[in-house]
Amino acid sequence: MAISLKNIKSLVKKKQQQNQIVEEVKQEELKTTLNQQEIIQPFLDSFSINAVKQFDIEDFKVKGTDQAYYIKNYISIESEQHLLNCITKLDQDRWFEMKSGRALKRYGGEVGSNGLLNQESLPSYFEIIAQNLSDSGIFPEYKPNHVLLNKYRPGDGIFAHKDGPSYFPFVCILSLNSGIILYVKETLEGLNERKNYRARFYLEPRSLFIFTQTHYDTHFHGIDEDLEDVVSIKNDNDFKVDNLEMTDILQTYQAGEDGLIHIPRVEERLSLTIRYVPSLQE
Ligand SMILES: O=C(O)CCC(=O)C(=O)O
Ligand SMILES: [Fe+2]
Repeated sequence: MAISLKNIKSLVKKKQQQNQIVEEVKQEELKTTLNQQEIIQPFLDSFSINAVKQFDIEDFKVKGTDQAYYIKNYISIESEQHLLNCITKLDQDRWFEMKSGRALKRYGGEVGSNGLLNQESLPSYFEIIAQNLSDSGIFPEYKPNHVLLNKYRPGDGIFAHKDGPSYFPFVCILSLNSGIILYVKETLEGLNERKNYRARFYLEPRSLFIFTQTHYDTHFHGIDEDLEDVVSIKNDNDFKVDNLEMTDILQTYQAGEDGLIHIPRVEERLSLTIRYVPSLQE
């Protein structure tokens, strides 16, 4: 069939329109990337300057245990603000709402019994933290390759659980924006009773909490769904907090006559659970 000049002209025009659309999409993507970099770069700069380059993890052991470590102010206030900016502005479509009210975003890939599936690299604002954890001597042997971002509104919590066998048994939790108590229990019996804790740790914003060994392999950890955290200044009851002296609680709050401090959960808390998932070949 002969193609008329008119048809050719119309085909050329159509092709030009298509090219123009492709070009516009490319420009839009470039703009998005540039905008993203504008959000990310202040965190990368601030973290590079302020991050501690070398840690002797033994200095941060929580008294009476060799299974938990607490590094207050692992990141600076400035870095925290820039990181929160990345977290709240980027990857909005990744939030996954849990039934308990907690929301989460997952980075690094899906965790399968044989390692990571659909592995993806961490965004640069998490990768720089993973790199620091490895370089500074905090994270043993490996560089973390997986991050779970949890968002807790006041009243949210996380049911007692074990992180399971797919992860290397060494967990770093970076807390942002607000503090909370993470508890450890030996069994799931009487779970809803606010007692029989094996340990309780107050995780302040900007702190890095680490747990490993029996706390990881055998015990359960969780966060009570509550509108406040109760801390005892005495050591002999269910409200004691194992890392109390490593925190600013005593300088910030006044205990009542019963020796208890009630810390209201007012702000949203964000936490990064930073771990390493070994692959099948290892
Ligand atoms: O948010 C936290 O501090 C704990 C999170 C946690 O246990 C987890 O992601 O497995
Ligand atoms: Fe966990």
